[in-house]
Amino acid sequence: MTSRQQLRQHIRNLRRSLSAEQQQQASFDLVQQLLPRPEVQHAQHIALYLSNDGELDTTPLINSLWQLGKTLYLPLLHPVVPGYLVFQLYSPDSQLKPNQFGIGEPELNCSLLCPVDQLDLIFAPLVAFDSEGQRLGMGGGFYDRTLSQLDSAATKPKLIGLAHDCQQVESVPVEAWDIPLPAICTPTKFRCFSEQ
Ligand SMILES: Nc1nc2c(c(=O)[nH]1)N(C=O)[C@@H](CNc1ccc(C(=O)N[C@@H](CCC(=O)O)C(=O)O)cc1)CN2
Ligand SMILES: Nc1ncnc2c1ncn2[C@@H]1O[C@H](COP(=O)(O)OP(=O)(O)OP(=O)(O)O)[C@@H](O)[C@H]1O
Repeated sequence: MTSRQQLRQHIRNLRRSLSAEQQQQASFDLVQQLLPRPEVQHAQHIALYLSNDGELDTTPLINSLWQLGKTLYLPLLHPVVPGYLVFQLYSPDSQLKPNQFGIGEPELNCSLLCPVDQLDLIFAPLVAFDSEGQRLGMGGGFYDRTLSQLDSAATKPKLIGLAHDCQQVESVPVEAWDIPLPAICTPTKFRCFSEQ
């Protein structure tokens, strides 16, 4: 096993071992951290994800953002190009079905897709992060590939990684394709790593 795989397994075990109470507290604290942020207040079209594998539960965040009138999108594994994601409208009445990883997805409807460069904000899942905003994901490269399509000079979408505090590590072993996150929010702290 490489050090990336070992780190991934270790942190996945840590977050899966959080109790239901810890998970619930974390998911509410996250909303308190995020809602006052200008990046969130000013965004209308926001992509996020349905939590899986001990990830910080995004349900309270989703409900708060809907209440604020935000338009939300979920990632779908790209139907044609393997390894990439597309983002489709997510509303309270969306019908979901599990994808190949068992994560709920709306059924593909091309008229409801939002091109990634039209999103104002993407909340990205991650397994481990470090004090420089380097990110290790589940190992599919889905977010790295999808975000690599963006023009680095573009002002949107803004990116914010979401994680439990226990997912912070000393240093993530970086690969050439890894895209660092300019900001990461945990239940206790909003961390900015670069201007965006
Ligand atoms: N909640 C959530 N949704 C997401 C992601 C994520 O990290 N979190 N993704 C972020 O990119 C994409 C899915 N990536 C994933 C990659 C691997 C596994 C996974 O469970 N892998 C299994 C092996 C599965 C297999 O071999 O078929 C494992 O490692 O146990 C899950 C999601 C899109 N949606
Ligand atoms: N921009 C890219 N273009 C082509 N291949 C890529 C790109 N980014 C990542 N990959 C490939 O995807 C595989 C998985 O990458 P990596 O381990 O960094 O995923 P990850 O960041 O953990 O996952 P994810 O982004 O889905 O959360 C690697 O084999 C890598 O070669």
